[in-house]
This record gives sequence, C-alpha cells and structure tokens, in this order.
Amino acid sequence: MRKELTFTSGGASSSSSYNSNQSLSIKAQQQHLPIYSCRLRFIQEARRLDTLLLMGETGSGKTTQIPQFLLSLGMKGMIAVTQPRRVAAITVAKRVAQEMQCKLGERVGFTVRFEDCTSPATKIKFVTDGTLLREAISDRLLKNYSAIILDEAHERTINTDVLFVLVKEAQRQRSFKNMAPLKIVVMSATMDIDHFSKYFGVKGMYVEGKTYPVKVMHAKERQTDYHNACLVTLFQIHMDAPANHDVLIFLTGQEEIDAMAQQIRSIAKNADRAAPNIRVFPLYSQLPQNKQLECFMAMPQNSRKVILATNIAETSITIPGIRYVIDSGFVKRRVYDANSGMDSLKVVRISQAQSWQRCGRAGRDSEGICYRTYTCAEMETFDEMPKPEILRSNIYSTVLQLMSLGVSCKTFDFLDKPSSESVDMAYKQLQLLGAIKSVNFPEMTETGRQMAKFPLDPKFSKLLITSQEFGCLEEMLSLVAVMSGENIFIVPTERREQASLAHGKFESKYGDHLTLLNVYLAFQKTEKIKLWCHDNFLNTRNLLYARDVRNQLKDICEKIGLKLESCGTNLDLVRKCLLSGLFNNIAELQRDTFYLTISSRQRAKIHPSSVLSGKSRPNLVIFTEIVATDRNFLKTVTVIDPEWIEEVVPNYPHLSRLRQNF
Ligand SMILES: Nc1ncnc2c1ncn2[C@@H]1O[C@H](COP(=O)(O)OP(=O)(O)OP(=O)(O)O)[C@@H](O)[C@H]1O
Repeated sequence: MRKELTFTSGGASSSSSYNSNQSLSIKAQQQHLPIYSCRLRFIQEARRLDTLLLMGETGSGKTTQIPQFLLSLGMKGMIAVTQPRRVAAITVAKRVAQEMQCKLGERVGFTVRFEDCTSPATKIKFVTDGTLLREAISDRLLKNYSAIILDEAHERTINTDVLFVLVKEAQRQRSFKNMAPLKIVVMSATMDIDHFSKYFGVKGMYVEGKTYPVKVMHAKERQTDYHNACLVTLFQIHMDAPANHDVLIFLTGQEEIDAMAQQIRSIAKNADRAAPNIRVFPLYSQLPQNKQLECFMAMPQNSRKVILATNIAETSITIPGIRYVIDSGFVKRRVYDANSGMDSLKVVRISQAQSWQRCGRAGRDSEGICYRTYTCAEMETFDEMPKPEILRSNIYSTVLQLMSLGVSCKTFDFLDKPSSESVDMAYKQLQLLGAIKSVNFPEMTETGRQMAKFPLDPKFSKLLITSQEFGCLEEMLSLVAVMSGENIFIVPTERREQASLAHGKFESKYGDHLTLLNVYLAFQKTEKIKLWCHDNFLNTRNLLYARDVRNQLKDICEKIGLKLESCGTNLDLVRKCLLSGLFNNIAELQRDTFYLTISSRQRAKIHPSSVLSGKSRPNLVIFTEIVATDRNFLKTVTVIDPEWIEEVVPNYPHLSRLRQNF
C-alpha cells in the first residue's frame, strides 16, 4: 500500500448550523431541516398545483418531510414515495415512522418486491419504483393514491421513466372522469430541471440550504489505482480522527468490497493500539437484507464504522455517524449493446450528479468531509447527469410490459425516447422468446401475455411457461425463485475450505443451475432449517426469501392455468428447459480456453464462483449473465448438449454455424 495521498480543497457547501444532530430531539431535528422553513410555501403550492417539481440539496429533508407535509393537507388516499432501491425504501420508512411516532407498517410502511410491510391504516407508503410500476399497470388510475412522489428523479431508472408517463396519464384521466385529483411531486437534489419542466409543463421549486457543511477535497494528482487511493485515504483519516467519526467508501462491486474489507481488517489488526477499533460493514445489493441494515446501527465507544458500499448507498439514505465519505469515482453499470442484444456489467466513471449525491451522504447529522480520489480537472470531464437507463439498457422487459397495456413503445410519451434500434432489438428478442408474432407487426402472443403476468425478467417468465413442454414446472419454480433473490452460498474468508466442502455435497457436474436446484430441494425437505443452513454454509434468510418468492410465483402459475408437474430425476429436462429461455446466452469453448458468446461475440471465462470453474471445460454452455470488470465472466453456467439446440430452439439464428462445429 502506498503511504500518502495529497488532496486539495474544493470548498465547502454552506450551512445554517455547525452543531451535530445528536443532542436534538427528533422534533427539533425536523424543524432544523432547511425544508422546514419552506413548509408553508410548499403546502400553498401543493394546494394550488397538481404537479410540483422540487429541487433541494442532499439532506435538506425532501424524502422524509415532503410526504408528511402532503399528509397535513388531509388527503384521503395514500401517499406513495418511490425509491430506486429497496434499502432506501426500508430505512427511510423506518425514519418517518419514528418521526410520526408510529410502528412501521401502521401509518407509515413500505412495499418492495415480494415484501409488503403496510396495513389498512397506512397513509405514507415507501415503495421501490418497480413495485409501484406493477401497481400502476394493474390499476391505471392509481385509485388507492392521492399523491405520488417520484423521488431521486435524476437517477432515471427505466421504471421511473415509465412511471412518469403512467402517473401523468392517471392524473389526466382522473381529472377527465371527475375523480379525486392525483398530486404528483417529482424530486431530486441534482435533476435537470429544465428538461423536467418542459415535460411536466410546470416550473420548479427550489429549497435552499444544507443541514451541515461538507468540505470537498480532491486528489491533487491523477490516481492510477483507485482501490489503493481509497485505502490510503481511509488510513490517513483513521490516524487522526476521533472514534465514532465513521467513514463511508464508495466502490464498484461485491468482490472489490470483500477484498478491501479483508485488507482493512488485516491492516487494522497490526495498527497502533491507541487507534479506535475499526468495524467494517459491506453494503451491496447481493448482501442479505439484514446484513445490509447492520451498518445503520449505532457503534460502541472507541469504535469506528467503515462502510464499503456500491452505489446502493448513493441516494436517499442517511447512515448515522458518517463524517467522511471517500469516493472512488467509479461505478459498475449495466451496459447494453443494441446490436448484439447483450447486457453486461462494466466499471465506468460516475457522473457529476453522482459525485454530489455521494458527497451528500456526509453532512446529515453533523458536518463532514468528502475525499474524492480524482482531481478537480478529471471531474470536469465526467458526464453531468447519469445517462437515462432507458437509453443504455435492454428494454425488452419494458416493451413487453407496455404491450400488455396495449401501448406501443414507439409512441409512448417518454421523457427521452429509446432509439428505434433498441426497440427493434427488443422486438427481435421477444419474438425469439415467442412473446410477439413478428418484429414488423409486433402483436402479443398468448405466451407473451402470460409472460407479462410475472414480476420477472421475460427470460425467466419464459422458463416457467416452457417448463410445461418439459413437465418440470416444480423444478423451474424453485430455480427461478432462487435466481430472483440474493446469493444463497456463504463463504467466510477464514473458513473457505469447510464451506467449499459443504457446498460440494450439492454440486452437479452439469453446472450451477442444477447445483442451485439441489440446494433448494434439500432445503425443502429440511426441518431444522437454521441448523441445517449453518452446517452447510447456506444463507437461511435468502433461502426463506426464495421460498416466499416461489409461493408467489406458484400462485401466478395457477391463476394462468399452468400445470404443476415435476420431472423427478430426469434433470436433462430441466437443462433443456433452461436452453429454451436462455438461448440468447449460449457460449462456445475456443481453442485458447476462452468462451465466445454466440450471439454477441464476446470472449469470456467462466466465473470463479461457478462449480464448472477450474474443471474440464465443456464445449457448449448457457449462462444467466455476463459480468465485465477487467475481463468478461460468465455467471451461473450450465453444460448443454449441442444436439439439443435444434430440438429445443429450432429457429435459433446461429444454428447453421453451430452445426458446422459439432
Ligand atoms: N435514518 C435516519 N437517522 C437519523 N437521521 C436521519 C435519518 N434519515 C434522515 N435523517 C435526517 O433527516 C435529514 C433529511 O433526510 P432526507 O432523506 O429527508 O433528505 P433529502 O433531502 O431527501 O436528501 P437526499 O437528496 O440525499 O435524498 C438528514 O440529513 C438527517 O439529518
């Protein structure tokens, strides 16, 4: 590790006070927020207008206070507040419940995919944008709601972009039908207000001020290794800062975070005894929910919390105690190649808006410092805003959802329209999945209509539907449920070998999908679940979550008339069924031991976490996803027999080329 990193000051944001929050009562903390002084102005505007655009600095109080201001208008229906991520929806709901002195799930609750913590008494409901989208699709007038708050609008997730249209349309239709009005509030600290103003036809409202100042420091020189730069910065802080001054570091993904956590722990072990203890908390989406929430807890005296997070901690959330933010300036982003139709995850530079959002995770309960491991000049080259997801992702799932509403993606009133190549590629994939009749006259098939009923990626819904041909719906339900959740395997760094031995019992020589299925089948037969999971290094919570998801998916299958059958021990049928849904993800072994993905022509290795990694390499595999860091990796991989392709996907476009090879 390098010894030192020099920073230059990039200034400090202004503030109304320099004290910390800790001594104030919750009521006083609320009144201390910059947004509080705009309360009457906001309420007046909300009475007058049906749509409001609100821009205010990070931490000014938008997410927690605006729903309560709206509630004071005496609304009959619920107020929904969307969040791009589950962890934000849950933690902010908890905070607002505390401020309103009620139990979570009573007047204030949350609903995220497959988890509902609300009751008939709920008035303010925090939801992920995906969850509200599904509700908006089944009730186009959003009758249960009096107001919809679309928070963190700058993030421009596909779900929020579709919601903009549906919510605007619901508002128009309700007024047309003389129903109770639907208020819409769009909020962010960093949105492109002119663009939104034009789209919604209203002016923006600004809230000045920040709760506590955050001093911004930039690396003096360009860094070639951001990982190392973050580590050096952390230990520079650790040498001087008092205990309980906690640190939040933004990195790009799980592996990087786990590796850095280990490094920090081992450096801290040998550090000066007088320094506070360091407790490291990872925070990424693949982490079980209870583990994600651990970093929000208070720490004992003489300890420093160091949180290593991906961009899931970038917006909305408040982690008490954070005085320092260290920003690597990178993020792992899903990138889509519209020509090949292939999605991959790549490490890329963040936008300026994201830099400010990250900085805003400090200065929430006291003043803070944000260390950016990139220079000021480098930051000027970053994009101003993150590129809307709809312009950089595979939109076949959205196209299918819209078609189920009888709407064409090409005429939909998007804030930014996806390119026609990207829509055409989506049609092509949907046609290959059998969801639409043809690319030129895209009309939904019965299969497509059934697929749209599931809250799943269309390729997973297709797996459930095609399992009928192979008589393996029971197995597919288990597999899709496990794949929809978080990692079920636990590999503690210090007990790697034991974990690997325990996991070996479930291993299938055909790859990861059947291995996951073996785990789930064994889990289903187990009585003492906790003990069994502990002995087998498996995550109890994630398996229980998969069981819940499976039950919900099973209900949908029954509603649409799918037959619940099991293929018993003939698991070739499961692999054939997988091929029918994942045929776009076939990869072929090359002479140099790399795999080449057939449809997108990308070179990749099998991911080290796969049971097939390091074994004799099969000629042909299917995979669930491709991740790209410095190299491409295929994740969740299964061996397939080349002869099956003609039988299972006779219209596969690359069939003739494959025939030549096998
Ligand atoms: N879980 C929490 N624990 C302690 N304080 C909190 C918590 N959540 C919010 N706060 C306090 O409320 C303030 C306002 O938070 P809020 O999320 O409403 O701000 P915001 O304007 O929506 O910020 P952002 O733009 O970053 O989402 C925080 O700065 C913090 O002082």
